[in-house]
Amino acid sequence: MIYITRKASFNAAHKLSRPDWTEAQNTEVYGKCANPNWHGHNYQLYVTVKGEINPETGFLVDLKWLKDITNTYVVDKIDHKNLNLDVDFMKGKLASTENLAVAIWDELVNLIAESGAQLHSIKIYETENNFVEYFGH
Ligand SMILES: Nc1nc2c(c(=O)[nH]1)N=C([C@H](O)[C@H](O)COP(=O)(O)OP(=O)(O)OP(=O)(O)O)CN2
Ligand SMILES: [Zn+2]
Repeated sequence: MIYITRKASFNAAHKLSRPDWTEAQNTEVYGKCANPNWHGHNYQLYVTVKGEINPETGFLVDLKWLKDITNTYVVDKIDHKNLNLDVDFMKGKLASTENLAVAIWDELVNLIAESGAQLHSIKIYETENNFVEYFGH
């Protein structure tokens, strides 16, 4: 079993706020992150795939292919976007890093399985000090 990772970066705006709560409730739970004025992060995304090396190619999967699907199905949809408003796969979800990691997993898992490899983890740094890792359901 071998693991390879594609790193990608994106910039996105969000706020942590439930539409069914009052502003006061949101502020109590989410603090400054519930501020109605949007704020943004320079996110770092790590998509890790696992499987066996193809003895003919020497590849687990082609990293160019991993870059292309990560960009097409994730980065192009969220870079310079508002996670609360603009992103189809985040609709109806609180824009936390946890929910974003699960949503990105759901975007990629079947595509990667079709290649014969398996998605191992989605890791997202929201800030330099805060990151989330998701290993599937
Ligand atoms: N469990 C979670 N908690 C928080 C999330 C989250 O996605 N999941 N997100 C946030 C906010 O988005 C916030 O913008 C994070 O900022 P902050 O806590 O200020 O993080 P920093 O790394 O910038 O703070 P330092 O104090 O400099 O470490 C909050 N919580
Ligand atoms: Zn934030």
